[in-house]
Amino acid sequence: MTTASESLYGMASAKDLFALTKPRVMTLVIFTALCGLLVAPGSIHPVIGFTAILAISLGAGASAALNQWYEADIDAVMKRTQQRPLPAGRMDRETALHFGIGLSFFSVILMGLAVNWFSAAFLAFSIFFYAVVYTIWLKRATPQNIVIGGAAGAFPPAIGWAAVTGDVTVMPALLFAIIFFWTPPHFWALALFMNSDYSKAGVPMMPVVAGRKSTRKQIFGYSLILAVCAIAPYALGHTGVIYGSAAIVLSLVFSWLSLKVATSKTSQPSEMKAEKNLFKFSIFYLFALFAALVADRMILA
Ligand code: HEM
Ligand SMILES: CC(C)=CCC/C(C)=C/CC/C(C)=C/COP(=O)(O)OP(=O)(O)O
Repeated sequence: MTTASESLYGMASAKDLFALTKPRVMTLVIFTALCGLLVAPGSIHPVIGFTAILAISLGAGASAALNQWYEADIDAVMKRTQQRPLPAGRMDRETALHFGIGLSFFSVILMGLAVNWFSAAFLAFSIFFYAVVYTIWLKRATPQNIVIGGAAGAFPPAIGWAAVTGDVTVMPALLFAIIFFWTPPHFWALALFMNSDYSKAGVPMMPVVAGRKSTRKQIFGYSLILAVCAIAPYALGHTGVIYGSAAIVLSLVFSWLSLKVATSKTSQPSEMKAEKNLFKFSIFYLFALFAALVADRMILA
């Protein structure tokens, strides 16, 4: 007899299917999509807007399930990921694959039928980008994996925008650029203090291939490009002073923390305070920047 927490998928529990969607990481993905939707010009019926965000959430979760279907072998080697449903043996790969494909189709069709087919196609492309371009093609092949593949995580605000307008203009392109250039410092800071995990799994992440010194310099370089992209919406007159001041202050702190990483020389993960601080701040940075964007639009509009 199946219990309430067991799902349609054999013995996989609802809790593990939920875990397969990487819910903690996806909160920020969904939040940036919501912000894109809220600052887009024009209006959207609240029920349609809610459905668009639901579809993006389901699509993001589906792509995460497909990611874990493909990389169960890597996840089994790394300490951080060993307790995920597949490597821990609580779910079989076929279940994860069926769940990921089923949910992908459902999310895209929901978006198409309830919102518009442009944002549905965009969502489908993002799922493909994370599950196939990043996970299958790039992750094991090149240390530029997260630079190129990271684009998948940068699409959601533009999808939220397209749900309202049916197109993509300069502003959503800038929001894309912000997350695109934010991803390398976000991830490489973490990869520096998790280096041994990735090298053990044979994943060619930047610190594994290019070394710590080069990765630290690149983090600082990307943080400067990020600052330019983050301030651009204000500098180009697309936002008001609320967003502009938040972007300047947050980017100054981000660059300062990146500089600390760039000048750090330690090789001991336990001593990598600068890297840990930058990783933690990276998450706050994106939340705060996008929240400021919405506040700016709501208060100054
Ligand atoms: C290819 C690009 C990216 C890579 C490789 C990456 C990798 C990671 C990793 C390995 C973690 C550690 C915690 C975990 O495994 O759950 C993490 C945490 C996190 N990432 Fe990313 N990330 C990427 C892009 C993004 C994007 C685009 C967002 C959101 C816009 C994001 C949001 C977060 C958040 C919120 C956390 C903290 C989760 C928690 O508190 O457990 N990441 N990221
Ligand atoms: C709408 C839509 C499809 C959005 C997708 C959003 C997206 C691409 C998020 C990526 C964030 C993420 C979980 C990266 C983990 O990388 P990893 O899988 O290499 O990390 P791991 O080492 O923890 O497995």
